Amino acid sequence: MTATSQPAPSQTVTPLPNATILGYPRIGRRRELKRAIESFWKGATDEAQLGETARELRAATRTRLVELGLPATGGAVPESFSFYDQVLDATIALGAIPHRFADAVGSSDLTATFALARGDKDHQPLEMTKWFDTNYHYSVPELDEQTPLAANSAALVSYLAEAKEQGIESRPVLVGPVTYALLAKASDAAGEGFAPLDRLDEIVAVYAQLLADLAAAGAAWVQLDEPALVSDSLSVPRAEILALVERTYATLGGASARPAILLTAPYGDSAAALSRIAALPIEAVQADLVRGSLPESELADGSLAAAFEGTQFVAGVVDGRNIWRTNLRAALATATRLQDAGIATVIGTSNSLQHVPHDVSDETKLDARLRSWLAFADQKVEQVAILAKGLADAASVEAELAEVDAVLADRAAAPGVSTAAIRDRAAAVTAADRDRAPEGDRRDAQRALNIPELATTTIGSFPQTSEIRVARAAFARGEIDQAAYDGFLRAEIERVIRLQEEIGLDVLVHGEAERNDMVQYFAELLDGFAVTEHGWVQSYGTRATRPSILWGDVSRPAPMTVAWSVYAQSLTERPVKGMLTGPVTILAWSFVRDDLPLADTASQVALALRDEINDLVEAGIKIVQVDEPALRELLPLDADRQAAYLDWSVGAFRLATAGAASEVQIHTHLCYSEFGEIIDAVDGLDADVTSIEAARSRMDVVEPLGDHGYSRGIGPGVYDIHSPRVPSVAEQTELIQLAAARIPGEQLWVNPDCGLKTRGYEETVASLTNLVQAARAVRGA
Ligand code: MET
Ligand SMILES: [Zn+2]
Repeated sequence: MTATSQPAPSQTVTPLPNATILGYPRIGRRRELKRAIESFWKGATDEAQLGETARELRAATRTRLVELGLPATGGAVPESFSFYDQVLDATIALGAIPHRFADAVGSSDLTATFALARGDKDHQPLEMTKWFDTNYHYSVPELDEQTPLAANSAALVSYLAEAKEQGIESRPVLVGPVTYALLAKASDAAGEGFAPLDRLDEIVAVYAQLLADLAAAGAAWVQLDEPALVSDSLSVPRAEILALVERTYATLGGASARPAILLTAPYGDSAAALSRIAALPIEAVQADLVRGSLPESELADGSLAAAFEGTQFVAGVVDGRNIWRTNLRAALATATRLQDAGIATVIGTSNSLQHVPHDVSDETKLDARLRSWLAFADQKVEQVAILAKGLADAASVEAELAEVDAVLADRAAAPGVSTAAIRDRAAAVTAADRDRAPEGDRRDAQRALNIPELATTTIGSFPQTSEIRVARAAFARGEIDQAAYDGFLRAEIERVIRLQEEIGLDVLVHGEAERNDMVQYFAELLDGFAVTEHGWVQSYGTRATRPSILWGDVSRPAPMTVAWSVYAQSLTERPVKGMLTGPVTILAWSFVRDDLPLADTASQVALALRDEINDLVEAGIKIVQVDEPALRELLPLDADRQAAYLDWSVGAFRLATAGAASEVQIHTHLCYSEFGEIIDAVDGLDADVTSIEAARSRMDVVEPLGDHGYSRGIGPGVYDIHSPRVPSVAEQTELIQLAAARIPGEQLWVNPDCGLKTRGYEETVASLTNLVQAARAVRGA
């Protein structure tokens, strides 16, 4: 041990075994936790029953992880269970219950968790937002000067005790204090100028208490996740975040009674900070070596090894964000290089496996060859175990390495993975293919559409009723045939068209009843994608999505949406928007290939969409909307990588849409309101009309757009679709007026924040009726 790296004073450090993962899916192989929680919410089961199901899930996870090859002792098995969200769990562990919830949290951690997560008629729930550059959403902590802070280690301690009973020494996991404080927002009760970071020292003191409780309960290790270390998108510059981490872990490391600390930096590149993190007085540091890199020169000159003296390095070489089998030979080479440099190396994952489904062997309907290329969470754990064995004795895993070599070679050569015609077409794309006619020419050409000022429209989907879900399920099970299902969908489209006409909307939609999901629908119709049966990944709370697997070159064997749009247009004189999901969003919400740059895949998807738009237009559709709600989500955390991303993502959208002649009106839809960072990109999309979420932020988006001199159509949402609440005419009128103060009437559109698929019909009709009246009121004024 060097002077800077000291063991926890009260105990000797047991080194972390040489294989670990950062976390594991907690929803259950068959989404058992979702069902258990939802039945508890309905009152069909009680807290004890839910607690029992959760306990069984945790036990099964630990057993499974040991079966798959993680050592049972020494803290290799993480305790990453959560009833709802890990950031919310930290809020509970810190006792940081906002005052506004004081009368709502009930008597247990569980009731408090659900009260904060879901709210009730008198309490708005905690805000939810995306976790770093993932599609996982966490509950945003709310802090002010008065928010209580007091250690509550009950859950952490009880999970540890459960594990012990199974004969497993597990490792409690917590979001780290710096990341917690940076992800928190100031509550409405906070004084002017308050920032949650102002309370970091108090937060750190509570963490010190939590660590003391864990040490007393016999924890050998604790994992503190600090992904803030890799992000340039937080309120504080990265250099300052590093300084905060140093200060924080100097304190925690110096605490008198604590478990050994594993500090993790998942989701991005911590190379530039690694030596400084490694020199902290803690016992292990993790880096994401899939998204991130190693500081090569420091590795070469020995300074990295010096910084790691007395500290273990968890090398995150197995990708926790994707579903491909790891190139074991390459991963082992990286880990071996570290070990040979004298660094005590542990094999780990790049991040928690919460972002991948449980087990490939459940996918019995998937093409066997494709399946052989895949690794879900369970397979990733096995890979970690193999690599750990290889790190001790490379020859002992040669057979496993050779098997993966063969699998990768098979994948590279398989039909569909690389298709010459698709590659040639993408290679022949020129800059001109991404450019439409000048905006003024388009505006003139589109006058023929006769769209009024303050035109009213919706974002695309109408309520997905239980009838729609029942019909879809019956069709999937073969209980009704294609003709019957199509007939059902046509009737649904007709109903939605008539309804919009009655409400008085100007530009109509077909309602998207045929779509189970805005990405999967296209993935099922495009070549190059596969869909899974059980590949659920938690998106937030009890909600999960089933990302499609993009495995090969993408092309469009046949039109995907034309028949539905044409049918809808045939029913009405008013324009009906064709409705597509954009290339970036299709990639963001799928598992993408790791053998082709994302930019190239995006071009392939864009070309398929370009052909679809062409077919829509030929069939008489005059307005096409290409949704890109994930444009902001994929923005790299690393500032150095952002320009390149914006370049290819905007380029893909333009490639998809620029084949449309001037008289075709291209719309896009974005649903987030913090878009200051990407406003140039939004402008660069060059869409004729952009609808954007704005109601919850009370039109915050309008100001930057006004300042930016944005000159095309813009529809800031005036109806927050996230709850059943019906916004009044007055309320929507006020929002339209707020926008109209900054944006000329001929540019302004009136629409909801997002699609209506999660809403019921009653509130939808009332809200849209008010929306149309509000637009008329402002037009008349
Ligand atoms: C998440 S954005 C959703 C856009 C889609 N057109 C819908 O209305 O549902
Ligand atoms: Zn949306």
